Amino acid sequence: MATNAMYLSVINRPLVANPNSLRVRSFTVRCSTGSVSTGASVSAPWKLADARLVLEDGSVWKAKSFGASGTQVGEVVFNTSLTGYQEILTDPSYAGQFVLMTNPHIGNTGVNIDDEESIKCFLAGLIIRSLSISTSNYRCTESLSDYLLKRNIMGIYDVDTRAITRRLREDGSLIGVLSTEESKTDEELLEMSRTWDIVGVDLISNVSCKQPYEWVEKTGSEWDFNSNRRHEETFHVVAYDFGIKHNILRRLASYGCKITVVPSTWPAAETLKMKPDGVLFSNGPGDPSAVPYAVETVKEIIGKVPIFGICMGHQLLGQALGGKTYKMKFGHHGGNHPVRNLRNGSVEISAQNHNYAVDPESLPSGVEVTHVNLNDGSCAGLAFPQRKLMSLQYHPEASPGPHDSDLVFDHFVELMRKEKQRS
Ligand SMILES: NC(=O)CC[C@H](N)C(=O)O
Repeated sequence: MATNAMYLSVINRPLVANPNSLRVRSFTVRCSTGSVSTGASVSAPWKLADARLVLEDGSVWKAKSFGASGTQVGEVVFNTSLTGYQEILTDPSYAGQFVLMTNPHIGNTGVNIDDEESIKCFLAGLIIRSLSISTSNYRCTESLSDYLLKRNIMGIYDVDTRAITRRLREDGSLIGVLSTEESKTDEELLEMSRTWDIVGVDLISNVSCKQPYEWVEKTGSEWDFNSNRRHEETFHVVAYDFGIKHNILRRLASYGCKITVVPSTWPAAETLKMKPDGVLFSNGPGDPSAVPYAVETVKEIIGKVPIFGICMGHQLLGQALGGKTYKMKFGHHGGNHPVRNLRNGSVEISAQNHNYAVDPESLPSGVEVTHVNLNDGSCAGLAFPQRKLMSLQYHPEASPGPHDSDLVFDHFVELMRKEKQRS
């Protein structure tokens, strides 16, 4: 208990104008040539602050850099997951965003070759309190720092992530600029943050695949907790890649689907020509109202085959049905969001990552809100049985996150089975 209290008081330390000047004065380095007190002019054996995060509200946060160096702009969001930083780093839905992890200790399990959710890191950068000095995991193949460096992604640590999170909760998501370049002034970085925006920008085109491909990999048997729910039949699913996470594909494959992944611009007519049993509209980054071409595609497919939308896919479905999306104050990012299934009253703890939501008031009659987020009452799921569609605002595939919602993939398979029997 005493240890916890001490720790909290350390991470709650108020920002000082120049934390390094205080910190170096209070330390003495013992080296072979004797004892020297450190100062800005003496090279210290520990890393000094060498990065700045400048937020659009004018605040400047000194930090230490790891991974790539340079200058990068993005929207800062906080993620409350305790684990799964590698899946978060490779979730394409974070394109254009800095992810601040509220869990203070990151990097302790390193990274491994199996936990990738896409082919690269699309996010703008990683913001953490404390970078683990060692890695300990039997699956680890690389340290987090080396991994980010190779992928040219900036990271900062030793920054007061709790204070930044509280600011984001009060003011909403903020644009920030992260820089290791001393030649750039705070004012220049502030100007960059104030002239950049994420709203109204199509971020999907940069993260989607360029050509269709088949996906066959299932969840590894040691990780598959619902392996008893297997089907004799195989269903062909066309999955629109708006930034699709691999675990969505693995879960669909594990539930017996044969999957063709297609780019975000793939024409609806080509999809329908393939005569799929179902279509999945995936998760993806950015503003759902900035991709009208994708909404048109969804509109052309609605009602023709069973549809499942996840996150961005859910938001596009909402728009295609005539509804509107809006930007939330700071969104939902984490593995601990309670959601109520309004059909059966059950509560799922879910993995979430979104800054936008569908306004249920804007939806036409016949569309059913099936799930609500219990933290703020926002719409978390839709269904329109006459038009054979269902969608979730959150991530049933988890990765990272709890598996409470996994059976929704089974419900999608059932939707396809019923349709197949009917036709
Ligand atoms: N995970 C996602 O698909 C994110 C959806 C959308 N980009 C949002 O931020 O709301």
